[in-house]
Amino acid sequence: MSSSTKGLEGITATESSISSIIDDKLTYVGYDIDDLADNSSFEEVIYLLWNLKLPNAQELKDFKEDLISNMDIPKEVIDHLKSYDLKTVHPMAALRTAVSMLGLYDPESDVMEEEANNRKALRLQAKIPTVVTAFARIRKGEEPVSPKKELSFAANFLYMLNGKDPEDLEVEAFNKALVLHADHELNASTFTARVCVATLSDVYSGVTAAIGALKGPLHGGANERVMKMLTEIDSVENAVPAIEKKLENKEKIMGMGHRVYRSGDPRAKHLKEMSRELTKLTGHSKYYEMSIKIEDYIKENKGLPANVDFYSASVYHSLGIDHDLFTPIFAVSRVSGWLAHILEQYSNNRLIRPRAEYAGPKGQTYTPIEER
Ligand SMILES: CC(=O)SCCNC(=O)CCNC(=O)[C@H](O)C(C)(C)COP(=O)(O)OP(=O)(O)OC[C@H]1O[C@@H](n2cnc3c(N)ncnc32)[C@H](O)[C@@H]1OP(=O)(O)O
Ligand SMILES: O=C([O-])CC(=O)C(=O)O
Repeated sequence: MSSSTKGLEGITATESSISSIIDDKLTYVGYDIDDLADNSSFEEVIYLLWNLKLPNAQELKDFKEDLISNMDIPKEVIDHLKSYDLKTVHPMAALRTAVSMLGLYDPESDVMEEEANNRKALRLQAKIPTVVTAFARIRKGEEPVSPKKELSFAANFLYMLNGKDPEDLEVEAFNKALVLHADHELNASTFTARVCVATLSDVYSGVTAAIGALKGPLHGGANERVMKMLTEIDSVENAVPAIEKKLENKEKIMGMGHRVYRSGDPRAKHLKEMSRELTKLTGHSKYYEMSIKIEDYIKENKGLPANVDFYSASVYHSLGIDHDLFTPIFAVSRVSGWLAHILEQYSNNRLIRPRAEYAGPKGQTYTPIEER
């Protein structure tokens, strides 16, 4: 019998002071996610994750200014985004490539001193929203828009995406979504980032690797697929029959289930409430109603809770965001957590190298190619 643990379930692979999930409660640096979701700005949360303390007013002001002043991206990266086949390239693939490319234009890319790594973290956090929104505009035939100094991080994202000042309600919802997605202990993309930089590779490599891991449908890629599912189901009456059919076909229901949470994902209730309000306001209530039916059915029949990706789909849809930008938006937020973990990994590093239990053939005799 195998002594390995499939998917490393239940294995504690590192110590971390950044976020915790204990008894289905999520905290960032000991602050309950509910408090942060209701009260904090995303900038405060980034500061918290990187400094392990909340900023005072002056620290927050300076940090916001630092972020905004680093948002511009090199013209070469914009030109590269323009060179893609805009009909077929997924924005997550464009983001993965652009982040790797940003490293080519950062003279400190391979400088491994702590201060240089902190500066690179700030640049990456600031530039990722610019990459995502620039790509979204370029593929619609529009020019990228530069950030506005007076806007918050959340407002600037929506401004750079749509080219007009967002409504307060939109900013509030988007800020909350960013706060809720910022960090999540040793999820797959964060683990990927830590494994990568534990070889003492650079920050850009760590974030590029993490984007690749987030892209998959079992992780961050689920939010786009939730919306695809809701769009295909199309009506509240069809929700349960469609889900029954999917389960019969052994399909996984996107946005449902979690490796760690058993009773429920504490982030989902915030997104659920936002989905209720925003879908009502924008005339998309059917997506909320369908989501409720699906959540209840899966909970009752499979005992699985909704995860963070489930209601974020109808929230972003209500904000008028293209469905294939949902996962890049996850990255816009989660890069804060990746960077916190990368910096933590550097500060107390050891190569991450587990073992595999060999399950292949043994004692084979090599035969020359002409005899095979
Ligand atoms: C931000 C995030 O990454 S949150 C997660 C986003 N991903 C998704 O929403 C994709 C859908 N969900 C899933 O695939 C899984 O629940 C995961 C990947 C999140 C967790 O996976 P694991 O802990 O490895 O659980 P695993 O996939 O082994 O599932 C255990 C059992 O529950 C079932 N199950 C788990 N999730 C689902 C689901 N969403 N729909 C239907 N059945 C499911 C599995 O089929 C399996 O059943 P079995 O024991 O009869 O074979
Ligand atoms: O922790 C996980 O496995 C997935 C998740 O919810 C996240 O990354 O936010």
